[in-house]
Amino acid sequence: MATPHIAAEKGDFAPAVLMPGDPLRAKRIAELLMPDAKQVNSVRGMLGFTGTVNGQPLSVMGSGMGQPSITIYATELFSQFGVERIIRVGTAGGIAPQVQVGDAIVAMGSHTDSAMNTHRIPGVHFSAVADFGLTRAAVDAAPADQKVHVGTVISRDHFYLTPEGQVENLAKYGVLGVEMESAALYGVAAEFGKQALTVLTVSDHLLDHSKDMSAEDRETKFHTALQMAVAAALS
Ligand SMILES: O=P(O)(O)O[C@H]1O[C@H](CO)[C@@H](O)[C@H]1O
Ligand SMILES: O=c1cc[nH]c(=O)[nH]1
Repeated sequence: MATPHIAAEKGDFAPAVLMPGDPLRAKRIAELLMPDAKQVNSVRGMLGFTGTVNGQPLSVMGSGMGQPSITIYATELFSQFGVERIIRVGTAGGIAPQVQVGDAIVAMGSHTDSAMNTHRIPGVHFSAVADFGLTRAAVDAAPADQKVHVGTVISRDHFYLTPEGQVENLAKYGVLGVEMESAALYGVAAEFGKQALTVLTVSDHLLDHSKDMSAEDRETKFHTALQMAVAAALS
């Protein structure tokens, strides 16, 4: 029962899916967590795998970058493949001054400059929020020696274009970081009555680029966020 973007059968996905933006990070996570992982999707290079962690089924698949891309995959997973929860495991740019490169962020809520959720309930400013149970499970699993921030992020459509003063303004409102998918993911989860969460690794800081991660580090240094995401997925 393939969809336009996922060539798999219904039972090929576990009820819980970890979803990094980068399909190569999906492969790396599958190799790290699940020696029994089997590849279940490769359409458009969007690699997906299913295996078990401590005897519990788990899937991991890339979402691609941006809100339209994750909306397509989350919609197909929730509506056609029996998926009940998606936990995004991504990178973010730091915004709040207390957030540092290497820290983790649990995105309880997501502001956005995208129009995607404005189409959901005409005339209403949709609140893009994470599932509370998943949030609690992730926060409870935070390693004691790692800095983990819990709060709001912004999902932007542009990676490079930042209106003047926007970052400072977001920081004033306590926004922890910026990424490009969580608001849309939370919208899709609400649409289908499913659960979603986003756990991020801070890869750079928008107000101080002196400690930004390299492209390789962005693909590999995500262990705190991953540990929390797995705990939420299997909770
Ligand atoms: O590291 P991922 O999960 O891809 O997340 C962040 O990185 C990409 C931009 O480089 C966007 O997808 C953004 O949300
Ligand atoms: O969207 C993103 C992700 C990581 N870092 C950024 O600066 N922006």
